[in-house]
Parts: sequence; C-alpha cells; structure tokens
Amino acid sequence: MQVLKFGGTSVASAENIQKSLAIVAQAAVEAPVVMVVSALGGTTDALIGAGRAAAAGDASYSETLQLLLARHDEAARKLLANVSEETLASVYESVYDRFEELTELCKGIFALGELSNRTLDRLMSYGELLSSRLVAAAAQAQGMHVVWADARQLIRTNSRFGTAEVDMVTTQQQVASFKEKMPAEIWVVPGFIAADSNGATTTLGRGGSDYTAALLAAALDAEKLEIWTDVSGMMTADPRLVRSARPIARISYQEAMELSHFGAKVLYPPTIQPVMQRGIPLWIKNTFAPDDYGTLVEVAPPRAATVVQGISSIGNLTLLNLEGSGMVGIPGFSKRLFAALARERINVILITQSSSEHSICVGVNAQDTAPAQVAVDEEFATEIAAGRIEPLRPEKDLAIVALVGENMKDHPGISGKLFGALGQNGVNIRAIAQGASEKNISTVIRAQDVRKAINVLHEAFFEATKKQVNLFILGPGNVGSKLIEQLARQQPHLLEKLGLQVRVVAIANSRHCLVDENGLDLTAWPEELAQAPAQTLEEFTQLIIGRNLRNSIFVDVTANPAAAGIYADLLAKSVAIVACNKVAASSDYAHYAKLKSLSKEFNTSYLFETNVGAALPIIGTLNDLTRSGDVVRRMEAVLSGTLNFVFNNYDGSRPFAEVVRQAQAEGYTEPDPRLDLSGSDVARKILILAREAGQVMEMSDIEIETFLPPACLEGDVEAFYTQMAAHESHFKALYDAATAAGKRLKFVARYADGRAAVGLQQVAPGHDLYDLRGKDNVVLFYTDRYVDQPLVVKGAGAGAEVTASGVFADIIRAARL
Ligand SMILES: NC(=O)C1=CN([C@@H]2O[C@H](COP(=O)(O)OP(=O)(O)OC[C@H]3O[C@@H](n4cnc5c(N)ncnc54)[C@H](OP(=O)(O)O)[C@@H]3O)[C@@H](O)[C@H]2O)C=CC1
Ligand SMILES: N[C@@H](CC=O)C(=O)O
Repeated sequence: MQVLKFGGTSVASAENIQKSLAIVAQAAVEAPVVMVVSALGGTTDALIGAGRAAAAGDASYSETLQLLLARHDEAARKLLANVSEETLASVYESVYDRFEELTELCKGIFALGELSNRTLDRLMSYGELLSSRLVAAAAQAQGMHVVWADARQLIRTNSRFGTAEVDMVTTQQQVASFKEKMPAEIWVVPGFIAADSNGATTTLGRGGSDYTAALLAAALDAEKLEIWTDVSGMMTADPRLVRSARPIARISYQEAMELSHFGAKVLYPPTIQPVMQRGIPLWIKNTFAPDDYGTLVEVAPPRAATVVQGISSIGNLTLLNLEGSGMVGIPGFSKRLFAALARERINVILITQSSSEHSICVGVNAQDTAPAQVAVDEEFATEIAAGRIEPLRPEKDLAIVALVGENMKDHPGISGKLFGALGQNGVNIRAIAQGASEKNISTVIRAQDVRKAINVLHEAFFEATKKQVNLFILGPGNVGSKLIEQLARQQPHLLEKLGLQVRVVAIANSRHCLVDENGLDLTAWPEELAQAPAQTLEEFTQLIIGRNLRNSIFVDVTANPAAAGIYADLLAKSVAIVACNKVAASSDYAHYAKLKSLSKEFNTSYLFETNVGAALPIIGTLNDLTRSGDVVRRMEAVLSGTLNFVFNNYDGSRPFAEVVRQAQAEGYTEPDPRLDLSGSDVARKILILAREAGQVMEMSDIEIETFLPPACLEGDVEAFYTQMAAHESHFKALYDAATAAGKRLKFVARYADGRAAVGLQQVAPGHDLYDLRGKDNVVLFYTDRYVDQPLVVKGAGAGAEVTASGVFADIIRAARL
C-alpha cells in the first residue's frame, strides 16, 4: 500500500481536486492508495474564526458558515457535473447534513458564550470531514473504487483536546481491522482528526494531516508516503525570503526533522517519526508540478554536495534569561526552571547555558512570554527576594536561524563561517545552541535581521559562485555618472568572473533620490532620478540602514562634508564605505581614527584609494609597505592633476585663467576649483598619506605655500576666475622665472620625519618630478627598504573616467572582504 496526502492548496478548488485525483489514479495502478486530505485551503482558519465569533456573542459567525457552504457547494457542482441526480442528491445531503451539524454547534457556542478545546476540536474537524466527503464523491464519479474512511475510527488519541497524543497500539489495531473489513483500491481519509476512547473528536495539531498520513503509513507498513503540496520539495531556505533557494533532492530523516522543526513549513514535524521507525521512504511532491523530482526523505541518502543541507528559521521568539550568582554550583536550578515552564505547558524551543553557570537562557514562543515570566518568578520568589537571582528577563522580537546538515559533523570551520558571514553584515547573535550531534547550529538574532541573515548564509553555504552586493550611490556627478556607466557595462563580467551580483539600489544627488530594492535600471536612471522624490541626507542614511540589505556599500562620490558625516553611523551598522570624497579622511585626526577603528570593529570596509592620485594604487602601496613592517621616512610627490595640467599647459600664450577653466572642463578639478589652485587639495592628500603611513597629524600641521595672489581667494568661483585674469602678469612672471632658469613649475608635496609642506617649486631637468606630463601624479616613497632609490607610483592622477575606475576597484575590494 501507499499513502498519499494532499494539503489545503491541493484540494482548495474543484480544479485542484481534479489534479490531485489524477495523481491518485496514476498511483493506484501500482498499488492500493490511502488518500489523506486536508480541509479546503483556509477552511480551518474560517472555522476557528466562526467559533470565536460565536463565543464572543458575534452573530457574524453564520455569514462565515454560509461562505464556507457556498464554497463547498461550488466545488461539488463542478466536480459532480456528470453524475446522476440520485448520486448528486446523496452527496449534497451528506454535505448539507454536515453544515447543519456545524450550524447547530455554532449556535450552541453562541448560546453558551464559551468555546472549550473539546468543542473547538469538533468544530475544526468539519473542514476535513467535508473535504474528504467531497473528494471521495468526486473520485467515485470518475469511476474509481473508493471507500471513505472516518479517521476517527482509525486513529486513537488520549483526551487532551487541542494537542492530543496518539495511542499507537490501538491505532495500529484499528487500522488493521478496518483494512480487513473494507478492502478497496482507494481509501479517502480526512486528515488532522482522530477520536479518544469515548469517541469524542480530537485533533492532531495544525498541519496534522501530514501526521495522519504518516500514522497510517506506519500502521499499514506502506511502501511509501507521499506528501503532495504546492512546492517542489523541501528547500534549502524559505523561498519567500531567499530567491535562489532550491529544492533538496535527498535528505535523511534526521535532517528533515531538524528542518521541519525549524520552520520548513512543507512538513509537519511529528510526521517523520512514525515513518522513520519503519524506514518508509517519504516523498515531498508538488501537486502543480508532479513531474518535478521533489524531495526524498530516506534512511541513508547519498552524501550531499554541500556540508549544510538547509537553512531554517523560527520567528516570534522570546529569550528568557535567568541570571544570578546564587545559581553557581547549586544543583537543581535548571530542573526548577523547566518544571515551572512545563507546569504552564510552555514549550522550550532552545536552551543555552554558559559554563560559568551564572545564567540559563531559554527560547520560547513569544505568546508564552507573560505566563513564563509569572511562573518562573513565582518559582524563584525566595531567591529573588534574597537577591541571589534576578527576576526573569525576557528579550522579545527575536528569531532563530539554524543551519542543518549531517555533514557538518566533524567538519571544522562551519561555525566560523557562519559567525563571519553574519558578523560582516552586522547581524548580532544573541544566543547560540549546537547539539553534540552537530546536525544543527542555531543562532538567535533580531527578528528584523532574519531576511538578511538567511540570504547571507545561503550565499555563504550554497552559492559559492554568487554574492549579492547592494550599492547606495550618493553624487552621480562627473565621477559618479562615469562610475554608474562602468558598473552597467561590467555587471555581466562581475557575475561571470567574480561571482558578484552588483546591484545599485539607490542613486541620490542633493535634489532627488531614486530607489529600487531589486536593483535600478542603470541606463534609464538620469531621467528617472530627475522625477524621483527629494530626500534629506538623514533620510538617505535611514534608507540604507532600514533596508538592512546584505553586503551593503555606501559609495560617496560627492565632495560634501555632510555626506562624510554619515560614515560612522553606517560603519556601526556594518555598511561598507567607499569614498572618493576626501573630507572624512582629512578631517580631525580623531574622526579619521574613529572611522578606521569602526571599520575594524564592525569588520567592514572603509576604502578611499581615490582620495590620492585618483585610481593610482598609492594608498594601497603605502598600506602594503607599512603592513609588511616597512617604515616610510620621506615622501615627495606631485598630487594635483589639475595643477600639473595647468603648469604643463601654461606658457603665457593664453591666459592662466583660461587654462584653469580647461582643467575644470576636462573634469580634473574639484567641484570647487579654488581647492586645487589654493593648494588645499594637495595638502589634504599629503595629510592622508602621512596618516596612512602612521603619523598622527592634523591639517593645521601642513605648511601650505600658496602661489595665488590673496585676492583670487576672495568671493565666489566666478570672482576667482576674474581675479586670476586680473593677475595674469603674476602667473606669467612665475612661468618666465622658471623658464629662464631652465626649469619647470611643479606643485610639490613633501613629507619627512613627521612634517609636511606643499608649494610651487622650480624643478630642474633630471629631477624625478621634472618629466611629469599632462595631468599625471607621482609619489616617491623613501622607506627603510627603499633608501636611495624610491618606490615610485606614477600615472594619470585626475579625470572622471579614471577616478570612477578607482572607486569601482574599491567597491570590488569591499564586496570581496
Ligand atoms: N575629478 C577627479 O579627477 C577626482 C575627483 N575626486 C573626488 O570626486 C568627488 C566628486 O567629484 P565630481 O564628480 O567632479 O563632482 P561633481 O560636482 O560633478 O558631482 C558631485 C555630485 O555630488 C552631489 N552632491 C553634492 N552635495 C550633495 C549632497 N549634500 N547630497 C547629495 N548629493 C550631493 C551633486 O549633486 P547635485 O548635482 O544635486 O549638486 C553631484 O551629483 C569629489 O569629492 C572629488 O574630490 C577624487 C579623485 C579624482
Ligand atoms: N582635483 C583633483 C582631482 C583628484 O583628486 C586633482 O586635480 O588632482
């Protein structure tokens, strides 16, 4: 024999019932079938609602019953369209009779104003009684040899209404004798319901139809049990939370049990025990895609390709912490804690105790929080009054996320990877539990982190080839728009070669903010951004934090001080920062140091390679030197693309101001070009290099020798250009003097022994800085290892395209951390 169970969606409508019957008909060709059915999807909830309404004196329960009747009536008409009048009348009678009973029952509840567990069990049983009658009639109408079997005559339980426990021995006997009396090709049996020794209706818990099927499979020693549902098997994670979740083909009973306990809703947890005891294979199949393989739960599945089989979660969790020095070394505290909870019938989901014995922590369903608190505080009233332990401390809004897999046993590094992946994404772990069997590692985290945590873990354990990265880009100007262009072009390459799915979730400037959590269209963004709503920087920060997406990176492509002010908040939430904005790294040393330490503390990136020399690997090289123990003694550099361009192109044949305008037009200058021309931009770059070399320095420690007449720095940018034009002779004189000496003008930054200065110099031929073309930058590092011959980094040091490519490279570094 074989047992096939069809869940609520599989029998939710006449069409679905037809699909289920087709599956049964095909199976019956091989061997007799026991078809266990749930109530039509949504019926049980409706019945409970009607019962509660009636008990509360709300007459609207009768409308609920009418709706249920109409729904069953409609299904019956469709399913039985071709049967004789006589058959139809008899089916209708049985359906209407049930509704009459149901109506009477609800009237009684209404009159008494009370809904006991016993009555509720009876009330709920009508869902399966009706559906199974309907399915049996439809099967008969199709010419199948069907017997309707009342589960209450098959499955015996005790009289604990609501949570009845099965009497296996009597159930086995009743099933055997029924089989003898009523042999048939197909039995149709209502799931979920049973009866106690007095014949009173009991139920097996929500989802209990799976259990009914497993009990019958065990009692009949069936060849197999099939659970037909609306998904193609047990999944590696909840597909509503993880898009890339996939079905698990083969899994052991123990693993399936762990996963079903931890919220894999396709299987009611107690289902596995009866079939596991007899080694009956259990299939989970999809009624709506019957050809899909599904999941086979069996004794010894082949070794899985992945160490972890699935990731599961339980929401609505409260942690109860019992703490106090009075517990240490005294036997019996845990026993009393668990006894107090058990007296209130509170189920303990998770237990942890530190070896200091100073605290015990248990996880319970959130709805049990208040009764648990009362029960435990009462139990320990004496100790609490004496100050030996604290009153029970509940922590709410938590969830469990668990890794499940038999291969985790004796496999080092699994917990390390788990903690690393969660830690990098700012998911704080409140408690941990791992049984000695090593089949399950459970972590308790904030409920609001569950989606992110499961996705991060799914990527870490199942998608070695893919990691999703979520970018929030502020400042799509000169550099920012080039960056977006490069990202759009390289997305396929990143996925294929680096396994990175880089999505731009938000783009904002000072006026608008465009957001799409599924990733923006990187071609249409300029028009869409212009139409998008306004958002303050504070709101943008909250957007990044609030979305709580895994592997989030804030990309600051502005020159704005306020934007630099949000890094600390983001790093503290494990959001990585990639900035070409130089404000933060050149701000007060204390702030710079705080950002560096937050990045360490929260194990996330703060990268700003483009702050010096655009995309040239200057900061990276310096970091490599110092990390390997070298000491930077001296640096000599040209760090302004703008100034190098200007002095390479100015010879007095056209006005100095015009050459500066050209540098601005070509995208080398800061948004405010006065920063370049005044030497301030170079000063902040040498400051950043000195700091990265290990010096504690402030901007005020940098000596800036400006070559601009003071009048050029008064007023706004237009006044700056006007004043430069007015002082043309000053610039010409600087040029002529250098040329007369056979030298070139270079704006040079120098650092030595903790002191730094920037200024214009005449550089002679043969000097390392003399032959520096166009907008190039160069840095000469003199260190303990590079004593006479410096380590030189040289190349294009400004421009939107190259700078964007440097930001891009930092994004990849942050993504691959
Ligand atoms: N050009 C280069 O060679 C290099 C540049 N950099 C750095 O790149 C950064 C950007 O330069 P660049 O692209 O030329 O500058 P742009 O002026 O072209 O772009 C700046 C962008 O920032 C936005 N922005 C400004 N203030 C805010 C704010 N408060 N909130 C949100 N968005 C804001 C602007 O939006 P809006 O249009 O609304 O004002 C604009 O989109 C600068 O920090 C610069 O130092 C670094 C290395 C090299
Ligand atoms: N304005 C800067 C650009 C990069 O920092 C420069 O000219 O070097």
